[in-house]
Amino acid sequence: MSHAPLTTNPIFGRLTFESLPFHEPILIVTFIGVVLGATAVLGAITYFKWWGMLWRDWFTSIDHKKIGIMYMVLGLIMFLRGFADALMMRAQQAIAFGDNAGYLPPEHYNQIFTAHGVIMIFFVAMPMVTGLMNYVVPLQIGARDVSFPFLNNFSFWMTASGAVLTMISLFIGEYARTGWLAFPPLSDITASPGVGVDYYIWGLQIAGIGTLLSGVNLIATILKMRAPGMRLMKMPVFTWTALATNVLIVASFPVLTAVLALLSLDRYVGTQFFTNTLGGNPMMYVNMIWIWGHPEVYILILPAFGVYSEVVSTFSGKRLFGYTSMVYATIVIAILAYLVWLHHFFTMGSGASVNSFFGITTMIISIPTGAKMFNWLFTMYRGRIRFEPPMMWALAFMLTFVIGGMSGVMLAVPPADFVLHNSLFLIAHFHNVIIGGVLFGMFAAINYWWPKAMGFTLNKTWGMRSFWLWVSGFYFAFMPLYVLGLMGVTRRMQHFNDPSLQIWFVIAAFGAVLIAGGIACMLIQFAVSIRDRKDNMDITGDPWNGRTLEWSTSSPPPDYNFAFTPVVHDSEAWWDMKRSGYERPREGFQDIHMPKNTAAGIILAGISVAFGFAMVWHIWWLAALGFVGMIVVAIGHTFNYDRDYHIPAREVVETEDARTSALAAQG
Ligand code: HEA
Ligand code: HEM
Ligand SMILES: [Cu+2]
Repeated sequence: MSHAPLTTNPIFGRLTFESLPFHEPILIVTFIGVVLGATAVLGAITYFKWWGMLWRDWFTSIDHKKIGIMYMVLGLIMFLRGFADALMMRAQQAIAFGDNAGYLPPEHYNQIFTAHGVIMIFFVAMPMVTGLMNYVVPLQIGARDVSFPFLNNFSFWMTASGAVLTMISLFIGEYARTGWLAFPPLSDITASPGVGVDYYIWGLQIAGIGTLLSGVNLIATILKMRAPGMRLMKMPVFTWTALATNVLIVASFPVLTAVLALLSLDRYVGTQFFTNTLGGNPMMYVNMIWIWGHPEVYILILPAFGVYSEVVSTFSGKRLFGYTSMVYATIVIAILAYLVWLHHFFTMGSGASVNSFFGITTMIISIPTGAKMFNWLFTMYRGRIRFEPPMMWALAFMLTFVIGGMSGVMLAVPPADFVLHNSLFLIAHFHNVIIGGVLFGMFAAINYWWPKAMGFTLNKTWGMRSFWLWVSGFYFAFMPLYVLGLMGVTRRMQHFNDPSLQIWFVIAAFGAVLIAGGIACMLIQFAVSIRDRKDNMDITGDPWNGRTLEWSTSSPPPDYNFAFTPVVHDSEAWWDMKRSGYERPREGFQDIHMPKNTAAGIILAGISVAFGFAMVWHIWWLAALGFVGMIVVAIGHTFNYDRDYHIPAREVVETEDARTSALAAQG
C-alpha cells in the first residue's frame, strides 16, 4: 500500500505479491475470519445438499419475490460489513487523543470511512430499497411479475457484482481514501495513484447498470401492469413512492455513470476534464456528482415514506389520511430533488444569489415533507393503534426524522452552512435522516412484510428488544455529534488534540455498542422465528388485517401471485374487497403463462466481476476477454427461445384447493 505509482507487467498488470496485505495484522485476522466463515457456510450448503436448490430456485430465478428477497439478504450482509467499519471508526475516535495515535493509521482510517459510506449507500440502502420495491410492487398492483423478469435477475446480479468487487478490495490491494464521493483533485491519478479509486469506479459502474435497469423495469411495471380498475390515483401509496423513486433513478444514475466515466478517462488515458492546470475544472465533477447525489438521498427516503404510510394506516385501523396530498407531496419532493444540489457546496463561492436560490428551494422541501408528517399524525388520530413492531419503528421514525429534517433546514441556510459545512453536525444530520428515516423504514418493512414473504410472523419479543436498543443506541451515537459539530469539530478526523472533546466520542462509541446489541437482537429475532415457524404460521395471508392487494393472496404467495387478476375499485383494494364481502374464487382456473428461469444473468455478472477486476489492475488481456465474453453471452441469450412455460390449470387447482382447506381448517 505505498503511494508510489505501481509497476505493470503484461500478464498480471499492476497485481503483485505486494498487493496482498501481509503486513496488516487487522486485515489478516479479518481475512482468516472471513475464510473460516465462508468455509462454514459453503460446507453447510454442501452438507445439506442445497446447491442444486439454490441454483435452480434462487440464483437463476426470475421471480420478483425471490429476487426481492435476494436483494434484502445482500443488503443485510453488506450492512454487517458497513457496520463493522463504523465500529472501527467509533473505537478509533474514542481513543485517539493527544499522545495516543489510536490503532488505525491515517491511510487505513481514510479507506474505512470511504468504504463505510459507499457500502452503506450503494450496497445496503439501495439493495434494501430496491429489494423491497421488487417484492411488494407487483403484489400491490395485482401483477404476476415485473415487466422484464430476466432483466430483473440481471440487475440483481450486477448489483451483487459491484458489492463483490468492493469486498475484494479489502484483501487484494486497497480501497479509495477519498471519501464516498471521490472528488478530484484528490481522486485523480497524481494524488491517488493506487488501485483504490479504480475499485471505487468499477464497483459503482457495474452496480449502477443494475440499478438503472431495475429502475426502467419498475417504471414499466407500474405503468403497464396494474390490475384493471387501478387508475394512477388508486395506486397504493407505497407503489406511488416506488414510481417516484424509480423516475429519480432513471433520471439521475446516468449522470453518475457519466461523471465516473469522465473520471476514468482522466485516470486511464490522461484526459484533463477535472484538472485546473490543463484546462479542466474540478467543479464540474462536484456539480455532476451532486446532481446525482442529492436525488439519491430522496431515492432512498421516498420508498421509506411509502412504508410508513402503509404501516401507519394498517396499525391504526384507519384509511390513510389525505391520500391525494400524500401523492402530490411525493411528486413535489421528487421534482424539488433536482433543484437543490448546490446546497452541498454553498462554501465553494457561487455567490449570494445562487446560494439563496438553492437555500430556498431546499427549505421548501420541508413543506411537502411536513404535509406527510401531519397526514400520518391525522391517520393515527382517534385510531385503534396496535403497537406491533412495524408501528413502533414508524413512531420512532416520526420523532427522529423531524430532528434530522430540522438540522437539514439549518444547513440549508447558507451563512449557517459556512460554519457547519463538513463538520460533525453534518454527519449527525444525515445519519439522523438515513438511520431514523431509511433504516427504520426498512426495519418496519421487514417486520411488516416478513409474514407475507415467509409464511410466518416474526418474533415480537426479540423484535422489541432490537427496537429499543437500536433507537436508544442511535441517540447516544449521533446526538453527541451535533454537539461536537457546533463546537467546530470537522468530519473525517483520525486523531484529536483537545482532550475535552473525548467524552463526547466515548458516548458516541457507547451508542454504537448499543446499536450492535440491536443488530444482534434482530439476527436472533430472525433465527428464533425461523426455529419456531410452526407456531407462528400465517395461514390467512392477512396477519395484520391489511388494506392492499398483497394481503389478499396466500403467505407466501404462489409463483403466479394471483390465480385471477383482481379487479380494483379503491386505493385500498383489499380493504374494499373485504368490506364488500369478497369470496375467493374456487373454480374456473386456467393455465398460467410464466417466464422461465435462466442462468444468463448470473453468468454475465460473474464475467463483469472479472472485467472490473482486470480494469482495476490494468490486466488488459483479461479486460478484453471479459468484455467480449459479456457481449457473446448477451447475444447468445437472445437465441434462447425457451423462455416461458405454462403452469397447468390442474396445478393451479391443487394449489388453490390446498389453500381453501387450510383456511377452512383454521377458521
Ligand atoms: C435520506 C437521506 C437524506 C434526507 C431525507 C435529507 C433531507 C434533507 N437534507 Fe440532507 N443530507 C444527506 C441525506 C439526507 N438529507 C446526506 C447523505 C448529506 C451529506 C453528504 C456528504 O456531504 O457526505 C446531506 C447534506 C445536506 C446538506 C449539505 C450540508 C453541507 O454539506 O454543508 C444540506 C443543506 O442544505 C441538507 C439539507 C437537507 C434538508 C433541508 C432536508 C429535508 O428534506 C428535510 C425535510 C424534513 C423536515 C424539515 C422535517 C419534517 C417537517 C416538518 C415537521 C414540518 C415543519 C418544518 C419546517 C417548517 C422547517 N442536507
Ligand atoms: C449503524 C450505525 C452507523 C454508525 C455508528 C456510523 C458511523 C459513521 C462514522 C463514525 C462516520 C465517519 C464520520 C466522520 O467523518 O468523522 C460515518 C460516515 C458516513 N456514514 Fe455512517 N454510520 C452508521 C450507519 C450508516 C448508514 C446506515 C449509512 C447510509 C445508508 C451511513 C452513511 C455514511 C456516509 C455516506 C458517511 C460519509 C463517509 C465519508 O465521509 O466519505 N452510515 N458513519
Ligand atoms: Cu442534498
